Amino acid sequence: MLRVRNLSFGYTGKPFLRNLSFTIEKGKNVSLIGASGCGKSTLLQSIYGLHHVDGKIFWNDNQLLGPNFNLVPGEDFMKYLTQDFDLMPSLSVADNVGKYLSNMYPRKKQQRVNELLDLVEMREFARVKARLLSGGQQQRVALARVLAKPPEVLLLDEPFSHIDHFRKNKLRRNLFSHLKEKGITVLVATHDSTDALSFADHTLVMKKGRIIVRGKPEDLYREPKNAYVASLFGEMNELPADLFFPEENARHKVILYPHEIKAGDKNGKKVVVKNAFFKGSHFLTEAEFEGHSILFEHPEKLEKGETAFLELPKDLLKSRIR
Ligand SMILES: Nc1ncnc2c1ncn2[C@@H]1O[C@H](COP(=O)(O)OP(=O)(O)OP(=O)(O)O)[C@@H](O)[C@H]1O
Repeated sequence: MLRVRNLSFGYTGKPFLRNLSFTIEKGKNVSLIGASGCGKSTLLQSIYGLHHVDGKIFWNDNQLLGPNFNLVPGEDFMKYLTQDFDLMPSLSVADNVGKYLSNMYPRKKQQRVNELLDLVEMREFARVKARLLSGGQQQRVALARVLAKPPEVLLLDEPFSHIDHFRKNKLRRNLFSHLKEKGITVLVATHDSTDALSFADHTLVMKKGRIIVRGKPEDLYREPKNAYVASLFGEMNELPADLFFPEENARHKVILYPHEIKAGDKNGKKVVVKNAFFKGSHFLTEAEFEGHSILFEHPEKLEKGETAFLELPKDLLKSRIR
């Protein structure tokens, strides 16, 4: 179990990470989401032991003592994959992955390297020098490398940020299944809502150096605490509550995801289309609704200026007032 207690840290005299506490059970996958600059990387670095922090961090019953006590930063049982991959440019892909594996049993080492290269679909590049790889390929090698000697705790900072969509989905499924199977405890900082929604057991939402909400991803998505949380999961509408409930305070907002609004008949709310964006299975459609912009999903392309009628989710509206 990884326990973080009252962790604070600042690059200047003033703390930026403020009083963070959370626990991750062994083998669980926790995602850390939040707007750019909210402190996700700084938190991972702090846990890894790169900063002099206030507060305490424990792995099981052992307190991690950080850079004051460790000449070489980091802990043996923990790996940290940074956003800059940290590969040796002049070494081959295979040598980068096998760098920290023992040379005592060369065949075993070779087997392990191949297994990891298969996992990240980089076997065919085994002999290529790291400096000749694209950003996405380097990121896949870096992922294989942090797994070479399986860590107990893995800290991942935007692990798929350079990898194209086509490959990312399969790689992500394979990687997170592999980590679950091996019982590796994972904390992954991400901008990508799929990482947070589909693979995490638990999600921590950060804003300006604090954890503002935590919970199961499905709960955070279905009952977003505020517009900031909802926006981390994708497009959303934030509409004045008095549009729907005249007795409501005009400062209160209703949060709705575009897919929750359906095209209806003439009894629905009348809107005028401003734009339509093709999304494969539907068009994300932007329209003018009583002086506000509203986003909804529509199966067909509606033209600019066209009138449409929307059916708003009556049962949801009240519960989404914030
Ligand atoms: N080495 C540093 N020295 C001073 N300030 C820093 C340093 N690294 C980060 N910061 C600042 O700390 C804050 C948090 O940065 P951090 O990289 O942790 O955010 P993040 O949530 O990981 O962002 P992103 O999602 O863009 O990677 C930012 O305001 C950033 O400018």
